[in-house]
Amino acid sequence: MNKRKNHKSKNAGKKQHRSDKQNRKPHALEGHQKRSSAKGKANNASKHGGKAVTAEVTCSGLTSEGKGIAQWKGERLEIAHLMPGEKAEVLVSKKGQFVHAELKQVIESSKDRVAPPCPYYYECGGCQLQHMNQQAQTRFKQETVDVLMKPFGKPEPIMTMDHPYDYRNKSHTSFGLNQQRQVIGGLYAQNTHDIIPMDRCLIHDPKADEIVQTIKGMMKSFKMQPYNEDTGRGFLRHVLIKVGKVSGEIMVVLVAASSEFKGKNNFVKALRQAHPEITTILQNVNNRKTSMVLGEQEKVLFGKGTITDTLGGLKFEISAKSFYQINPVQTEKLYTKAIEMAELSGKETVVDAYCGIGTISLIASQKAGKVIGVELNKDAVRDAIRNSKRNGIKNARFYQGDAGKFMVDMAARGDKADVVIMDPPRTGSDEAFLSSVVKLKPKRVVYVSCNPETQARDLKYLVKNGYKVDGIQPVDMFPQTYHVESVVKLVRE
Ligand SMILES: C[S@@+](CC[C@H](N)C(=O)[O-])C[C@H]1O[C@@H](n2cnc3c(N)ncnc32)[C@H](O)[C@@H]1O
Repeated sequence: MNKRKNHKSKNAGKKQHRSDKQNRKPHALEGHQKRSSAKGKANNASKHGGKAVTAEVTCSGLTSEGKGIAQWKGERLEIAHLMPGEKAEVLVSKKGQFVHAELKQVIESSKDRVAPPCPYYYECGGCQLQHMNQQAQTRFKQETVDVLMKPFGKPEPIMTMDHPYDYRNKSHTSFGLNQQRQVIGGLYAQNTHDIIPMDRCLIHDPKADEIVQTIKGMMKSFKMQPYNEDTGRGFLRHVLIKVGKVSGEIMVVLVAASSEFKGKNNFVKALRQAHPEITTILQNVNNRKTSMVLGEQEKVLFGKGTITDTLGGLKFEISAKSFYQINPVQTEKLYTKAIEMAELSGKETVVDAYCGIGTISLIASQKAGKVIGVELNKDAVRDAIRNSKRNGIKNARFYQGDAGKFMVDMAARGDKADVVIMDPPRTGSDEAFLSSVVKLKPKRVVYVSCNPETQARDLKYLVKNGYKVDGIQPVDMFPQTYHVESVVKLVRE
């Protein structure tokens, strides 16, 4: 812990963070210029109502979202960017029952505090842990999983990533106009639709960000207006880019507010000329008032409309709307562990629930008797069927539908499953699914999750109903953010 004199902020509300090195060379928001967003930003403390008061607090721990916990006048405060053991001044505002606290300045900083490498870090909110060094991030994630999994056993050490940047194979960028009516593109500031103009996100694939910069420049020359959510005018809402990290294939999806795309051919030609590495370009039409990025309608403007990538030694075709794990380096480790936990001998019937484009199903099918994949998203199911053909796999079948209903029907028919692999969305599974697993009595369940909180809830149900946890492996799939993946093996007692 570094002690320093209380250094008062000139601008209340601006965060000032100091670490070991920073103590020797004090600076506020080092490398963080204040940027004007599309709609302008209000001070968060006053935005949350009530008059903001300054309080001095000591951080006692972290929430599961990586925020510092501190007590103040009997209230529990949750303060973004504050670390355990740190003493700090915070701005506290109260509205009814709701208390909001924002870091004003760190008075005594943790030895694990670092200057965040991203210049947009404090505005963006997409990453929450860049002010911690890698060891502290790893420790935080390990402890998060250890605490949640305590009733079930001791998790293995988390699998970390050697280069915890540039990993995202998918990125979305939104567009708007600044006060000078120039086109800006970037990510939304935390909890808002204010665009932070940015040219690089350190966890995105660098090539994807380069392409976005080109598109931003082309919007001016093609007189393409960004969509304005308030007026409903304008054309380009977002750009979604998917990169096949192994294949090098790149998909660019121009999400437009209307299906009419003036100058489409010239735009596509110019974009391809600037980036010959792009293998497919699509126009997605989203004309609804929604915060969802993609609309229903899709037109292929160039290429085959999908990209192909390699994972676990197999080739996978990926559509714009299908789920594909965003960190392929860590996904290899996650899948290897999941397949090891499934203990396949070559004879088993495996259900891969919430199977996406069939990645786990097809990798597992090489070691199983047969695999049944079920998935809600119809594009993903179409990809999964294509993927089984492309890889010459004959013992995998894919079904489109709700996994819970599918399992209820399987249990009602008295079907057999030796192993169930499940990888639900962040909300976890549901009782229809879990109760059917219990009825189907698979010998093993392998539960992959990107949200150990809902995973722990679902494990409780399975453990109460005849299963025992026999292995827990956390994986750092989302470095720099508070998110953590975990895979758990359950065996029937
Ligand atoms: C975390 S992803 C996992 C996908 C796949 N296992 C993988 O590793 O790529 C969760 C998947 O569940 C699908 N999904 C969401 N709700 C579902 C439901 N009720 N029934 C079946 N699939 C669902 C989503 O479309 C998504 O593809």
